[in-house]
Amino acid sequence: MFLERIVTQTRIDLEQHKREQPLEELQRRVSEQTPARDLRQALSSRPQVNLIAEVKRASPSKGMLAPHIDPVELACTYEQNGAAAISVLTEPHFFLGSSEFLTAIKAAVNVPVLRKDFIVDEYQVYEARAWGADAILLICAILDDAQLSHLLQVARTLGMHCLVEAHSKEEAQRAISAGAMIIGVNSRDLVSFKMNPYLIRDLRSLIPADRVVVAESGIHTAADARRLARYDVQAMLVGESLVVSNDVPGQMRMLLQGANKSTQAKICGLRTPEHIDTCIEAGADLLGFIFHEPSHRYIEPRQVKAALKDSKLYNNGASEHALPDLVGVFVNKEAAYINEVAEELGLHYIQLHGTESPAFCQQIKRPVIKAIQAGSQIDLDLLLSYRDAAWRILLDTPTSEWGGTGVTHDWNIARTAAQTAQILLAGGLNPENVREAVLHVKPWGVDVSSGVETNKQKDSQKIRAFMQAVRNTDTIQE
Ligand SMILES: O=P(O)(O)OC[C@@H](O)[C@@H](O)c1c[nH]c2ccccc12
Repeated sequence: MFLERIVTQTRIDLEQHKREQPLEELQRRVSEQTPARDLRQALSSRPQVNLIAEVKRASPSKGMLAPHIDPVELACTYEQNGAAAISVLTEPHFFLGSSEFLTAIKAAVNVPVLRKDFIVDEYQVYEARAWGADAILLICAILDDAQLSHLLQVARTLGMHCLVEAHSKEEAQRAISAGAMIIGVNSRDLVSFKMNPYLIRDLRSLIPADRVVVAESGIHTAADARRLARYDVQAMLVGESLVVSNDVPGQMRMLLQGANKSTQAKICGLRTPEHIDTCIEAGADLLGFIFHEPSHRYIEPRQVKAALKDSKLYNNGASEHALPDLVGVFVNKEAAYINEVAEELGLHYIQLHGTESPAFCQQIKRPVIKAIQAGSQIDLDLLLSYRDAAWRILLDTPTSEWGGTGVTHDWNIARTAAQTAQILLAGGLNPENVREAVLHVKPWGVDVSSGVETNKQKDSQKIRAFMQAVRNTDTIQE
């Protein structure tokens, strides 16, 4: 098994390093280093998804990736194009890394440099610092609680932060309990190499707000990056898709834009597997299901399960499409009922479209999208009253009904709101006007229902046209 083999090899190397250079000598070299650069600050000082760009020539899962890259040149390209930190593989046998790469890169860039390796002994922590590393990776899967705490402690005394990597709920809990301030969620299982890009969605809510969260592995497209932005991570760690690219600056721009500059699109009121497939194919980010009986878009919760089961793309794990998140829309229902449906269907977000209070929102065991009616005047106080209780605010056109009327509201008001909160713009959007709406309001996301219908039924062509208009607008928005 790979992980076992690599740890065994690491221990053999470690003994040799210890013989060649006793700890005391290493410690002397450590004392000659300038203070470590602050990785935590580099990842949390800006309210955006930062990029940790990795220098990696090969990997055991993919074999040779870029055996001839010049590590220093690549790291400089990373820094010039907006990387917040550089991760350097130093493991020599399986990843073709080296301590020399790290030391040379550290001397050439001004951002924090992370030693990416299989650290199992405090000697390697001193070694990292002596080489110039500002931070180290600690992998929960190869450390017990005592080792994890001890290595965190040693790193702390040397002024280094640790990226503590988890691949399950249990490991995330262990990282949190050990006091890790930067927690990485690795989509790749280091034992089987199997990818689970959706692990971050499951683990994110377990991690307290004062920790920095890093999504790791398998991040290739703008859609991958846009998806991560929905989980409020502070950074993405990317190796392969950068090192194999023949346009590294372009690839970096695409990922950073995908995460930070593109518009999240929610298609609401879905009822059939065909339309779900259309949405996925067209790159929708959120799928909404209406659990409000008076609506013509009402769907019984158990029908959602069946529709998702019959959707070809939703169940195709190998699909090239980033799967959307599921949103259940409720109007003045009991919290217990909402929580039950959320659990039963595996909904990721709950949209509350009635007169639910902030206190009510807090009873919901999923992040809440709270719909607010955008009147002739923006009620900023109302909006702010949901700041702690709601994950996002959806601004809809005021109606005597409950929404979904196809009528737009004043986008100047929405624009002001979008400067105060992360909003989903809704109300009368359609393939023709969404571009102008996005450019004017600059919302976090857009929501559409009647604008992609014909005779009160979803229309695949309109869904595609809507999504295309949103994505085309993204590319011109810098
Ligand atoms: O190359 P990718 O798929 O973008 O992944 C980068 C990084 O997450 C990956 O290299 C990694 C994550 N955790 C590790 C632990 C050891 C070695 C390598 C890793």
